[in-house]
This record gives sequence, C-alpha cells and structure tokens, in this order.
Amino acid sequence: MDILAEDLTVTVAGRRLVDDLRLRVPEGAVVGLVGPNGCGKSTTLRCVYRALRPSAGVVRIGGDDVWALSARDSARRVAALPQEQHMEFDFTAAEVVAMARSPHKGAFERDTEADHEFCVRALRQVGVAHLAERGYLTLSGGERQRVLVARALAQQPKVLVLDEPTNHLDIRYQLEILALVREIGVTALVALHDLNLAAATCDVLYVLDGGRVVAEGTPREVLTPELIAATFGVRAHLVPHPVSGAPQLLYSTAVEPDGTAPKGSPRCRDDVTS
Ligand SMILES: Nc1ncnc2c1ncn2[C@@H]1O[C@H](COP(=O)(O)OP(=O)(O)OP(=O)(O)O)[C@@H](O)[C@H]1O
Repeated sequence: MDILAEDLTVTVAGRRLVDDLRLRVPEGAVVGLVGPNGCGKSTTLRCVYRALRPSAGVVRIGGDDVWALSARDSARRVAALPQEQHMEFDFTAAEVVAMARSPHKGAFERDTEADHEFCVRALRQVGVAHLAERGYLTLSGGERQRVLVARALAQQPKVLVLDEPTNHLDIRYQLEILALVREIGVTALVALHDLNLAAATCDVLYVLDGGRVVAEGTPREVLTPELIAATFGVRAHLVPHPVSGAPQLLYSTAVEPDGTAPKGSPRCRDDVTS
C-alpha cells in the first residue's frame, strides 16, 4: 500500500508545526524524513499513523483517508514505532510483541498458534528471541528498541512508520534494523537524524524545515553541502562511499574558519501563524 499526504497542516496555538506538506511513499518504497530538531518530523509521522488528526489536509493509506478508517482497520495497515514509548507494567518482551496481534482478532479471541509464530519470527528477525521471557523494563535501551521493532513487524503491517528507529542502537543493530526494513519490502516512512544512514537506506528523502518540505528527491539529489548548510547550519563535505558509492557526508564545525556563522536559514519558523 502507498502513503499519500496532501496539504497536511497541523496548527497548535496559532503555530504551524506542519505546513501544507505533500509527501508520497510508493508501495514498497522506503522514504526518509530528515531535518533539524523541531522541524515537524514526528508531528508528520503521528498524522500518518493516526495518532494526531491534522488541522487541514489528509493522509491516505492505500487510497483511504486514515481518519475514515476505524482504529483497528488503521492498525491492520500501519504499524508505528514512536519516538517515545512508555510501558508502565513489566510485561515480558514476548508479551509486548504479542500485543501487535490484537488488531487482527476479536476482543476476547485468544492468540492462535499462527499468532505465536508471527511473534517468534519477529523476535528472531531483530535478534531478541533470547530476551523473550525477560521483563521489558529490565531491558537496556537498545534491547527495548529492538523489541519494539519486533512488535511493529509482528503486526504484519502493509506500512511501517518509524520515528528514529536507530535510537539507542549500536552501529551493528542500526545497520541491521534498517537493512531489515528494506529486505521485508514493506512500504516504510522513516524519520532519521543520521543523514548517512538515511542516504544508505532510503529511496527518496524529504527534507523538512519549519514544518515545510524544503527539498525532496533521491539522497544523491538532496544531500548537497548547500542544503546541509541552509537547513542545519553545518558545513558538510560530500564523498562517495568507497564500496557502495552512496553519498556520504563528513562534517566540519558549524562556523566558518573566519569565525562567522555559515550561511543558513532559521531552523524553525516560530513566527509562522495560521
Ligand atoms: N502538542 C504540542 N504543542 C505545542 N508544540 C508542539 C506540540 N507538539 C509538537 N510541538 C512543537 O512542534 C515542533 C515540531 O515537533 P516535532 O516533534 O514534530 O519535531 P521533530 O522534527 O520530530 O523534532 P526532533 O528531531 O527533535 O525529534 C517542535 O517545536 C515542538 O516543540
């Protein structure tokens, strides 16, 4: 299923957190959202996974407005890995992953053998099968993150929405989780801070600044030193990855050698009102 956001706007207290945004993720593509802190990535993703109703515009998953779907129907299509996930009770990792199966069953229906299999497979896919009986609250940050990725996979979604999925992960698991997202062939919209990981993982990148799309295209088209300076206020040098050829960014200090600030735009349009 594809994702289409049209004219998406989120206004809170007179401030446009997301401003007339248009974004498309074709079926099976992995699309990245990048941009500085506070530019509206999570707010956009929350609209896509139906946690936030936009002030204007629409998000369509497989052609249907997500707010025209029931919460259950939406959860059958979209699995989300939010940036913050609070868990009050000490469920085991296996129980946390099993929660993903509830959109696929009736209120009092018990888990079937097939449900169990989906969960075991998801735990294995992200390398946490050995943690299945551990209490979730006893896990490290990276272990928790991998359990939550397993939960998203066990939901068997048509669309994955991942908000900083590499948070807390060591470099091996950062690479493995993103490779897995590509491998399973699911439509994916992913917010990432690491521009090199984004370049290596995503077919297309959307760059947000102040709630607006300021650039879109392949990583090679989008990740130019000019754009990095204008959007992040950082000097960047582009080099091809020696093996894959993917564009890689090396950064220097945020100021020019003469001590002046680099050319750049404001990161957040705090003054924009509806
Ligand atoms: N409910 C809210 N009320 C007021 N402001 C909000 C609300 N939710 C988000 N914001 C503000 O909207 C802006 C965009 O937030 P958002 O979390 O979408 O940014 P982000 O690009 O995901 O940032 P980060 O990279 O830091 O995770 C931020 O300035 C944030 O403080």
